[in-house]
Amino acid sequence: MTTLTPVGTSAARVVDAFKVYGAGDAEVRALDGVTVGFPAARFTAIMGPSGSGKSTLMHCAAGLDTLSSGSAFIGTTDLGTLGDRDLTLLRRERIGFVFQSFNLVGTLTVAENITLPLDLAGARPDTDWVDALIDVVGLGDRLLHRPSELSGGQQQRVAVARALAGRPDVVFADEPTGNLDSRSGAEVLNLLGRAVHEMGRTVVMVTHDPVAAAHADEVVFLADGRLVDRMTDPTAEKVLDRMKAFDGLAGAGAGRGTVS
Ligand SMILES: Nc1ncnc2c1ncn2[C@@H]1O[C@H](COP(=O)(O)OP(=O)(O)OP(=O)(O)O)[C@@H](O)[C@H]1O
Repeated sequence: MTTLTPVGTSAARVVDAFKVYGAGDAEVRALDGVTVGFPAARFTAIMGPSGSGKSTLMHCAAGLDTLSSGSAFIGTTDLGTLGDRDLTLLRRERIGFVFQSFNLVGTLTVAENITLPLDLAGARPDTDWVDALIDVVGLGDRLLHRPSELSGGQQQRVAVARALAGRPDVVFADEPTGNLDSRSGAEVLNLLGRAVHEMGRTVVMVTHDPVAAAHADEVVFLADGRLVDRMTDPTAEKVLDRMKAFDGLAGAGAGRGTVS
């Protein structure tokens, strides 16, 4: 079980990150020199136009994919120095994941799904913490149900509890509300916000939705594989306006400046 990264430091960061797919005429620079830190005990959203590199950034920061050059850190651990086995252990023990498609195990109960990462790691669940999580996600009366017996919003709440069960240093969420109606989406976002503000966790979320991004403490904006802006205390209106500016500049060299 890991401890919290101190407030004020980056729970995760990438430095001078490049990710290149293909070669020659087919070369795509999905990340084109990104340096960004995701502060501990904060909720950060990653936004940007389609194809701007959001998922690539998240996957590389989380050790699900490797950079072409540059470095990715979880706390002070440089992911580039880890072999496959250590990377798998780091992902299992120090990172939580929430995906758009919930990714629960259909044959397991809600309770078993929540403690699955701990069981896989051979770790004994901290029952006080898991009980508190179950309380926060509001599924105490569904613990023996299977995922197929739950609504989409309930399933995603289970996925959030599962991501938090091992007290990871950082939770990466990829479009966690993409398959939910606005009310269920708001519940999941409130949950992620509570994990940060009441439980001291760190959340990094990729989203297309300005309303979702407004739940974050800070939004970082990508365009053409570069970090082009950051916004603290976002509102849906401010985020939407910023995104509209990308649309207005599309094809006119949008996002070629770098902010880090
Ligand atoms: N495996 C791959 N092979 C080739 N190109 C890829 C691959 N994965 C991503 N890309 C390209 O890299 C760029 C960034 O993709 P990425 O999925 O990170 O963007 P995104 O901002 O998450 O997009 P979206 O909002 O549409 O999900 C895009 O041009 C994409 O086509």
